[in-house]
Amino acid sequence: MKPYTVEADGPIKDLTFIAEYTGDVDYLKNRENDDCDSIMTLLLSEDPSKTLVICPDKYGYISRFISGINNHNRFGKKKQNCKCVRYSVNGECRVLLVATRDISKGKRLYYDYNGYEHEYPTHHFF
Ligand SMILES: C[S@@+](CC[C@H](N)C(=O)[O-])C[C@H]1O[C@@H](n2cnc3c(N)ncnc32)[C@H](O)[C@@H]1O
Repeated sequence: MKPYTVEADGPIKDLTFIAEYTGDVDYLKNRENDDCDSIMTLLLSEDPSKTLVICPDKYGYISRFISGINNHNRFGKKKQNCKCVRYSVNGECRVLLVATRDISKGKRLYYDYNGYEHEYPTHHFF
């Protein structure tokens, strides 16, 4: 089965908010045996039992289909054209994907799945 990817449907300017990373919010401890490949850390706590994650398996948004860069070769960083950032919105932590350069129509979107933690395996990524 061909994996889903996301391409710009028009030009996107540097620093544009592209999409929010949405889904069910849960404690990481409840999802440790979950085989979903799209779990996103929402809030890292010093107390691991309080770390929160976003799980887009039941419902989510286009952001869950954006590709990751390969962290193990020099081409990965060159491909990166957006970034995952955490914002406080009305006192709630939200994860947003933001363009890190001008992106032309038709370009595939890529961000670093290992921007904060370094646990997502990307050796096999194109
Ligand atoms: C968050 S999902 C991205 C959407 C996924 N492509 C899909 O069809 O559901 C993460 C999974 O997508 C695949 N993936 C993401 N970026 C990739 C890349 N650059 N090369 C190959 N596979 C990639 C990997 O299988 C990874 O586990």
